[in-house]
Amino acid sequence: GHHWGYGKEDGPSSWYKNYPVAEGNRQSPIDIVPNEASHDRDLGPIMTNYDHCTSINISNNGHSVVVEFNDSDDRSVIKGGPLDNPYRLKQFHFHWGGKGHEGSEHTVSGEGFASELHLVHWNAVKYKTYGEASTAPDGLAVLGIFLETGDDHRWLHMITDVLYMVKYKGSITDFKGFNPKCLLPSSLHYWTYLGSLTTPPLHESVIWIILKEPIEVSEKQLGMFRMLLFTEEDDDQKMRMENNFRPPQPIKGRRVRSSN
Ligand SMILES: CCN[C@H]1CN(CCOC)S(=O)(=O)c2sc(S(N)(=O)=O)cc21
Ligand SMILES: [Zn+2]
Repeated sequence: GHHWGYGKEDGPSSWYKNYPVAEGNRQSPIDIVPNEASHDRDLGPIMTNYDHCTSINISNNGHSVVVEFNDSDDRSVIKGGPLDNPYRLKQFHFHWGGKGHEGSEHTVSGEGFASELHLVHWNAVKYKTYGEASTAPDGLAVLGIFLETGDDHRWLHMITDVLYMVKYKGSITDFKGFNPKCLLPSSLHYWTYLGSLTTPPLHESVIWIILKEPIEVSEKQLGMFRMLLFTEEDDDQKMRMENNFRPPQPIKGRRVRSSN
C-alpha cells in the first residue's frame, strides 16, 4: 500500500491524496459536544464479555502498539447498545501525544485527553472475514476509552512492562492471557455515532462507542509508550512514536447519541 504516517509530509492533512475517502461524509474522529448529543431512551447498555478472551501477541506496526486476539469464535464479544449483532474482538491499540500535550483522537467539547485506547471488533454474524467486515458500513465496532494522567494504572503495567520487546516497527512478541476487561472504567455510559477508521484506509465501516469515563494512567506509564519507535531496527533514523493521532473531522450533519 501507500506509505503514510503522522509527520509533516505524510501526516493526516496529506492522507486524502492516496485515500480520497478522507474527505468523506462519515470520517473519524470527531469532537463530541455532550449537550448536543441526543439522549436515546431505546439505546440500551453495552455488554462486553472478554472473560474467555485469548490474546495472542503484541506488536509494533509502525503506527501504534497492537494486541491481537484469536477471533475464530465468539469467545470475546461486545454487544447491545447500538449493535444489532455481537461483534468479535480482533485487536486493541492506542493513540497518544508527546510530552505533556494531548494525544486522544476524539475530543469532548474541544478538550483532548492524553491518550485513547481502541478495542476493535467485527461483525462475524453478517460477514465471513475481518477484511470483508472492515469495508462494510456496519462491519466494525470500535470501543474507545480515554486515558488521562493521574495515578498508576495497576493493570496497564502488564502492557507497558513489555513495550521494550516491541520497540521497533515490525517487532512482535507473545502476549497470551491478557483480559482487556481490566482496562475498562467503572461506568459503561457512552456516546455513539457512525464513523470510520481513523487511519488509512479510512474505511467508513465503524460504529463508534466512546466511553464517557476516562481511565487514569500515570505520566510514567504514558512515557513508556513514547519510547516506542515508528522506525525499524536497522533504520538509522530513530523516530520516537508519539502524536500518532488524527485530529477531529467534520461532523457533516451526523447525530451523536448518548446512552444516558
Ligand atoms: C495502522 C492501520 N490501522 C488500521 C488497520 N485495520 C484496517 C484494515 O484492516 C483490514 S484495523 O481494522 O485493524 C484498524 S482499526 C483502526 S482505528 N484507529 O480506527 O480504531 C485503524 C485500523
Ligand atoms: Zn485507533
